[in-house]
Amino acid sequence: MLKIESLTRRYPHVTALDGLNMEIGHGQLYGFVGPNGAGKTTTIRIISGLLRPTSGKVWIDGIRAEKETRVLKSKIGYVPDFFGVYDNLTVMEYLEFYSAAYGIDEKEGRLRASEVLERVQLFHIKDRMVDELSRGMQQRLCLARALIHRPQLLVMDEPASGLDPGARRIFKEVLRSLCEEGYTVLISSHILSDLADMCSNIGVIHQGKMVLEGPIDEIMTSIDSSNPILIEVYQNLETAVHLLNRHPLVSRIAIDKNMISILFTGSREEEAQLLRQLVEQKVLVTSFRREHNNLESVFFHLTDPVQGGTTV
Ligand SMILES: Nc1ncnc2c1ncn2[C@@H]1O[C@H](COP(=O)(O)OP(=O)(O)OP(=O)(O)O)[C@@H](O)[C@H]1O
Repeated sequence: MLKIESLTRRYPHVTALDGLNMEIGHGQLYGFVGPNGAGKTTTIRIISGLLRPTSGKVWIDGIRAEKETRVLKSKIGYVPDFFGVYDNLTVMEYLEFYSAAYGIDEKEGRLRASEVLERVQLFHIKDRMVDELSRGMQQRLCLARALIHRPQLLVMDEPASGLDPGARRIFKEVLRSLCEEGYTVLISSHILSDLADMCSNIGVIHQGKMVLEGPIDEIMTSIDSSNPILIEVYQNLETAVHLLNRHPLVSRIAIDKNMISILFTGSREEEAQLLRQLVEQKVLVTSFRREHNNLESVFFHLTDPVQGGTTV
């Protein structure tokens, strides 16, 4: 759906993007994370056609975005981090105004406004004044506005900032259901925990470069695979230790009472086979689990100021 190749954006005294690569597949909820000043907004503004890159290529659904900005705008829904206040407009009027701005006729505009309000769970407040809405509702209205012309890619710059936990939960629900319907969503934040539990994929940007990108599950697994496996044994500890000592994929063993900690370099399948071997040798295992890394700690490691990063 979106492909970025060697994207660069230079300002007189700063290189905001320094050869950024990025790839987002259809239907992904892609979390774009990085510390302040990493280049997220610059990337989003280029994707949305609001800023020209110094060099590099951006494809959206096979179209060169920097060259065909009109087509690009029909494919993208942009949700900025700031929501302007509109006096004297109801929620419905506000959306009708935006649909007219996209050249959609009045009758169709009303239909679409109702449709997008249903999607963001705001239809029940369609007659309320826009400037009276809570921040969470305004944010979802902003999302509804970005959906009015039926774009394929939604691009959001820090949309969850300033929302309370309840509003955040509804916002996440709405985003998940949009992805289930086939929308592709790019959402940026400098708070990883905002995104970790809802995104299918993640990209970490640091100093204008992508430093980590992939499906969130795979990233977690690859991070975890260097962690020890903890095996709690109820009976036949000696048999277990004997088997583990001879196992070619076990590189270190530590024992504390009935808990064995091993460094294991195999795949997930080999991990499962190891458990089966223990059970077949009549070792009674009460727990078998890999220690997990917190995604947040990985983010801090990748963008650590001590290792040359910027301040988070
Ligand atoms: N118009 C501009 N002129 C000069 N430098 C700019 C301009 N816009 C952005 N920058 C610089 O480019 C770099 C990237 O900024 P950008 O706003 O893209 O980062 P960000 O990741 O969105 O940060 P934040 O999380 O704080 O919003 C920063 O060093 C910023 O100061």
